Parts: sequence; structure tokens; C-alpha cells
Amino acid sequence: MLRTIGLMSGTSLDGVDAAWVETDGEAIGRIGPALTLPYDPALRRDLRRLLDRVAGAPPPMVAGALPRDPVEVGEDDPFLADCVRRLTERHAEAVEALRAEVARTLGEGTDLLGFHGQTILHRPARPGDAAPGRTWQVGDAAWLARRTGLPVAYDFRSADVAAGGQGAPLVPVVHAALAAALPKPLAVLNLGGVGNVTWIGSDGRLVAFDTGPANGPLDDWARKRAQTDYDRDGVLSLAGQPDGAVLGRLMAHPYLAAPPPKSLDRLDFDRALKEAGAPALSPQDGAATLVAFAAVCVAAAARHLPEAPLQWLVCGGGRRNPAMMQALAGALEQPVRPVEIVGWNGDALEAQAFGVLAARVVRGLPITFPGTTGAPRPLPGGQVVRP
Ligand SMILES: Nc1ncnc2c1ncn2[C@@H]1O[C@H](COP(=O)(O)OP(=O)(O)OP(=O)(O)O)[C@@H](O)[C@H]1O
Ligand SMILES: CC(=O)N[C@H]1[C@@H]2OC[C@@H](O2)[C@@H](O)[C@@H]1O[C@H](C)C(=O)O
Repeated sequence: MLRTIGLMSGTSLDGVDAAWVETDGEAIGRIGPALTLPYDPALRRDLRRLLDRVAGAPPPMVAGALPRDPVEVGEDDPFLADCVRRLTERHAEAVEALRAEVARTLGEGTDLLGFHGQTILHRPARPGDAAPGRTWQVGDAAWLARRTGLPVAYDFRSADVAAGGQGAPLVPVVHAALAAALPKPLAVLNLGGVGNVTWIGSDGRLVAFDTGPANGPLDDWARKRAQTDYDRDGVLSLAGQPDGAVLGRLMAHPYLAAPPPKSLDRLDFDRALKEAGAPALSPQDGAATLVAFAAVCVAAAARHLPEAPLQWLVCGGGRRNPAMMQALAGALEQPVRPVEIVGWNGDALEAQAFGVLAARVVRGLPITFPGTTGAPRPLPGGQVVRP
């Protein structure tokens, strides 16, 4: 088994999650401590600017130059380089702090890092697209390897996108490993900036895809309309009412009816939200509408599952929002519970997954599958850089 630290900085742009896990990429051994280091407000703001800038650029002109294709925002772009330096530094700090904690509590070291990087663009090929798909995670893996003295697995998504897959979600294979002993069929729902579901059938079959926006638009709304970073404990949305007309327009978005495989960029619904009339709502009703829409997206996702799950296990920050959990309980027919009910850590799960995926990369095992990303066959991916 390898002693890994997985590092995930999600679409919420809130910071770096780091988690220690012992694994050979298939079985999961000891699960150690985990921590979150928030990005400072300036880095969060600059990453958001970077996302907006990259999203506004014209579609890629060059195929096969994933993930750091210099067509739109060049690798030598000073703003990008500065963001990459700062976010990689923050990851190094997370590794340093977690290694100290692991040494103190378990007396153990670390053999390998799994570094997801920050997604700044995700535009996989959609049916009928002429241009090739593209996904772009930034972060300086070579620098992180030198700074920590550890091998670093990174660039987990681009091989899949280059092969025609969605490049996301990647965590399902790890959900399946963790859920080995749980009753099936089972659905695991991650509520991050974007939502994603993993369905695991009784025979181990996997179906996974992004459900729709989850906390991303709600965070943006809370920041713009209520001057808070997010809708803490659902205070804002619980004080409002979903707007039926806006919700109705959003529900007609073609993404909901489209069959999987499918995945989303953090900003994919921004225009639809504007066009549906969300900006005219009060801060409270707007937040309630966004929460209701996130739940409607999950209910729409349920219709794409091969068989109803026995229960929905929820991880990610959205499970801390009581308005979100209430809306889900109302929208789904099966019990909805936080993953803690089966002993998992819903804040650390994705970071743990990138430790497991790192071990799979090192061993050359597949990380994406026809049922998860629409890969043409089980595909290995990722790269490894040594110090
Ligand atoms: N107490 C809380 N009340 C309401 N919302 C919360 C609470 N705690 C966290 N959140 C929400 O969870 C978000 C962070 O979730 P998480 O860390 O799972 O996202 P992420 O990993 O960045 O996203 P993704 O899974 O899309 O990559 C915050 O931005 C916030 O919206
Ligand atoms: C491109 C990208 O970074 N996608 C993230 C995002 O955040 C949630 C959802 O959208 C999911 O598809 C994915 O992350 C998780 C870790 C995954 O790949 O499983």
C-alpha cells in the first residue's frame, strides 16, 4: 500500500482540502487525518477573475494540447502565472501541515501526492461539437514535487477528454471502493460548486455524471446580494420562497433532460440564470430559488439512473445547508442522509479520492470508465512528476 495525500481544490474556490489515506488504488487501508486550508480572499477573487477571463475567450483552436494549451490565456500570462504560484504555494502549506499532523497522530510518513489542481475551464465535447473538448486544471506539480520532496500525480482529466470522455466525474471509482460493503443500489451525491452523482448497482455497475449547479451560483448570489461568502446554514434561503416562474424556466434547461455521460463547468448555468429572471428576485427568494433548482436538478438526475437507489448519501459542503437538505428530501423519493451516517467524512471525501486516484495513476490502473465519463473503455490517465 502507498501512503498518499490527496489534494482537492474544488469549484467553490474556497480553498484546499488535503487528506491522508493508505491505498493501493483498489483497496483503501487506513484513513488518516484531513484538513482544509482556505484561500485568502485576494486569491479567491483572482481565481474567480481567471475563470471569467478564460470562459470569455474564444473556443480552443488547437487540438491535443491539453491541459495547458496556450491559445487563450498563455502559460506565460503573468496573471495566470501569479495565480498558479499562489495556489500551488497554498497546496504546499496544506501538505506541510497535514504531514506534521500525520506524524503526530499516526507516526507515519507519506509516499505520494495526488494534486488535482484548480479547474479554470471545463468544456468537454458535446454531441455535435466540431471542436475537440477541453479541460484545464492549473497548478505547478513539478514545483510541488520539489518543494515537498514527494512524487506528485496530477493532470487526471485531460487523457479522458482527449479520448472523447467528459473528464469528470473522477471520484465514482473511489465511492464504489468505499461503498463495497454497503447495500446497493446506492447513490452518492456530492454537493460542491457543481453537484455530481454516483450510482452503484447491485452488480457493481457505475453510472455517474454532474447533476447541475449546486453551491456555485448560490455562493455568487450570497456574495453579490447579501455580502456573505455563502448561504451559511441556509439562513438566507430559508427566509425566502422559491419563485415558481423562474424555477419553471430553469427546469426547461436542456442539460436536465440530456442523458449521461455529461459534465459541467462552474459557470455553465450563469447565462440561463440571468435569462430566467433570477436577478430580479429578492436576496432571500433568489437564494431559495437556487436551492430549489439544485434539488430539482438532482431529481432530474434520478430519472437517468438505471434503478432507484435505496438511499442517497450526501457529501460536500452543500450537506451543511439545511435548506438544501430539506429541498432534496422533498424532491427525492428515497432517504437522503449525510455520508457521516456510514462513517465517511463528507468534507474530506474528494481529497481522499485524489489520494486513491494518485495510486491508480502510479500503477497504471484505469481512472475513467464508460459509465462515469463516457470514456470509450476503461482508461488510465494522469501524469507523475518526481522531485
Ligand atoms: N454551514 C454551511 N451552510 C451552508 N453552506 C455551506 C456550509 N458549509 C459549506 N457550505 C457550502 O459548501 C461549499 C463548499 O463545498 P465543497 O467544499 O464541497 O465544494 P468544492 O469541493 O469546492 O466543490 P466541487 O465538489 O464542485 O469541486 C461552500 O462554498 C458553501 O456554499
Ligand atoms: C472539471 C471539474 O473540476 N469538475 C468537478 C466539479 O466539482 C464537482 C463536479 O464538478 C465534478 O464533476 C468534478 O469534481 C469531482 C471531484 C470529480 O471529478 O469527481
